[in-house]
Amino acid sequence: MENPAQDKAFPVSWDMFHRDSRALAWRLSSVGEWKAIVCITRGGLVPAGIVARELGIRTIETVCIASYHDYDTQGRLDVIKPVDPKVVDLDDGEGSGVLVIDDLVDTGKTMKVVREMLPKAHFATVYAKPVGVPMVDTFVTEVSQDTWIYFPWDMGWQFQPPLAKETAG
Ligand SMILES: O=P(O)(O)OC[C@H]1O[C@H](OP(=O)(O)OP(=O)(O)O)[C@H](O)[C@@H]1O
Ligand SMILES: O=c1[nH]c(=O)c2nc[nH]c2[nH]1
Ligand SMILES: [Mg+2]
Repeated sequence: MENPAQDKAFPVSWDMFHRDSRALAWRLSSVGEWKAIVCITRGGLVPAGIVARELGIRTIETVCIASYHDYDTQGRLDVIKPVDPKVVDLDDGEGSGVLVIDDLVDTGKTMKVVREMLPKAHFATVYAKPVGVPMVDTFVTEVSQDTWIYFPWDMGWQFQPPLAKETAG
């Protein structure tokens, strides 16, 4: 399935994101135990902090990837920083014992690249869209492929004109 226009909006507040990230930690707590978290920056930094706190994990590493250079259009996938070999090699050199966290999976292209680096790791996101679901082991909430998720760190307060003004004339 091609990625369709994402014209539906799923706005997420800080409270919602905290609650959903805690729900992710709760699910993960019955799945396994991990020695380290690898978070996919930048979106994975926030849920990784919350999950690390809940699960008592203190080794936190990053893999730095960017692909949505132009707001909501995916472009070339740049691996800006790979995973530290010390973390890849924690157990068997294939990522066993590692929990990979991101805020969401959309097309799954980002996760696929990290799966190639850490084939035996456990992959978790807070939100997932259907095309990306096969790439993730644990997630909390699925939204449709034509939905854009608006994260609280990308948003700001803005005056909303009253309905009467919008519909007048
Ligand atoms: O499943 P995919 O279609 O690959 O998309 C998901 C990725 O896209 C976003 O990151 P982005 O590249 O925008 O960078 P950011 O985390 O720094 O915002 C998001 O945080 C995921 O990492
Ligand atoms: O803020 C975002 N919301 C999304 O729905 C999305 N999909 C890919 N990358 C994304 N970033
Ligand atoms: Mg990201």
